[in-house]
Order: sequence, then C-alpha cells, then structure tokens
Amino acid sequence: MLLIEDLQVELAGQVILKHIDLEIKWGETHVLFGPNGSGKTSLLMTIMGYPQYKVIGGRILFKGVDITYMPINERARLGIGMSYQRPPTIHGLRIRDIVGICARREVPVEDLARRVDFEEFLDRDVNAGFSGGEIKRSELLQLLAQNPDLMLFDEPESGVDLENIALVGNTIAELLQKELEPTLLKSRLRMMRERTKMGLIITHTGYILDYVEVDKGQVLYDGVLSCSTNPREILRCIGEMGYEECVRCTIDRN
Ligand SMILES: Nc1ncnc2c1ncn2[C@@H]1O[C@H](COP(=O)(O)OP(=O)(O)OP(=O)(O)O)[C@@H](O)[C@H]1O
Repeated sequence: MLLIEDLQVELAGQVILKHIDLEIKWGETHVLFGPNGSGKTSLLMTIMGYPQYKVIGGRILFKGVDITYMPINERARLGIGMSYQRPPTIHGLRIRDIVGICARREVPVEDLARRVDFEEFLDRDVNAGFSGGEIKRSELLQLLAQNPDLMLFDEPESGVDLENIALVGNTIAELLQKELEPTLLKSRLRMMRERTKMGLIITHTGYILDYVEVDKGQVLYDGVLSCSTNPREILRCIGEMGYEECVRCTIDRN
C-alpha cells in the first residue's frame, strides 16, 4: 500500500505540493487530473524520490516502510516504477541493455518487446530520435521488465496516435492487472481480491479510462489534492465547468 500523509514539497524555493494526503491500496489504480503546472508531475517525481523535490513536511510510506528520504534506486528495488512524460535520451545505451537493467534478472527481451511492438527498436540507443509514441512504448517495455508493484504513469497517452492508444492502454491494464475479464471459474469479486498492483496515472484527456478500470480520480489544483471521486464524474465536471469550479467544493470546505 502507498500512504502519503500531509506531504509538503518545495522545488526551486517554491512550495509546489501542499498538505497532500493520498492512499492507494493494494490492487487499486487512481487517476490524477489537474491543469498545467498544478504539480502532478512533481507529485510522481516525489514518490519516485528525485532529490530536487525537497520534502519539507509529512511522509510517504510504501509497503509499511517510510520511504520519504529513501534514494530512487532503493525505491525501485522496493517495487516502485515510473513511466516519464519526457524521459532523457541516453546515447551509448541500447533499449535491450536498459531492459536488462530494469529487469535485474534474466528476461525474454524479444518476447517482452513484442508485447509493445518494439522488437525493431531493441538495438537503438534509448530514446534517440524516438517519436512521442515510440517513447511511450519504450517506457512501457521498461516497466514490463521491471514489473514493479506501484506504477506511476505521467500522461501515458500524450503523443500517441489513435491506433497505438489501444496498445498503450491495454498494456497498462495488463501491467496493473486490470485487463482480466471474469470467467466461469473466477468471479469478478475474486479477481478484484487477487489484484496486487497499484497505479497512479496522470491524464488530461481521460482516454486511458477506456482501457483501464480505475478505482478513483483525484484533482490536483495549485498543489492541493481534492475531489477524490469517480474519475468519469471528475472529467465531466472539468469539461463542463473547468478546474476551478470543479475543486471549489473542496476549497469551500476548507
Ligand atoms: N526546475 C524547476 N524550477 C522551477 N520551477 C519548476 C521546475 N520544474 C517545475 N517547476 C514548476 O513547478 C510547477 C509544477 O510543475 P509540474 O510539472 O509538477 O506540473 P504538472 O501539473 O505536471 O503540469 P503539466 O500538466 O503541464 O505537465 C510548475 O509551475 C513548474 O513550472
């Protein structure tokens, strides 16, 4: 389980996350909405452990361990992984090498790559000249190799064409154990109980909701997390009234 309590974070001298409380239980996936610059990426980067995001208050617990000041590599080993919005290009490191590094064990690289239609990229340098959609598939391949328990997705649909969006959406559903249909042998309830993977997905468009069964939606507005409810309801509210009106219920309550 991921538990964030009263988290406050500073970046470049500015407080960008204010008193964040968030709980993602085993098997749950949440989506995060919010206007540009509201702090969504910062929240994911803080959970992943990037040191420039300075925690000035509160704490982050993962699997019962206080990871608030734990280095990134240790968080990754504990089971946290992230798909970045704009990951760096790494010259001299091929996709097949980074897949091996992410996996930290023997994995069938070609088979994994086939799942995201990425076999022909295996010998190219990481993200070198990749299109927006190719970067997303590269990120998914690395997560498939790492197979973490908590996955953070920063705008996985952005830059992906309409044909590939199904591939991206279905792969995320698979990673988060959200793709399984009930069968005669396994009821829906039993399937839900058996899920262990946790996810937090940033989306502006909500396309991902067509592929991944999401448990909860949240809105981050000016560094404050609010409106924890049905994600489609949030999307409708933002579409009709805008972010400011959508979060007003929470602002008024405070
Ligand atoms: N290195 C930095 N120095 C100063 N300010 C920064 C730095 N990086 C990010 N910020 C600022 O922090 C704020 C939050 O940025 P963040 O990327 O978390 O927003 P976001 O909600 O993910 O936005 P978007 O939807 O546009 O991706 C923004 O105002 C941004 O300009």
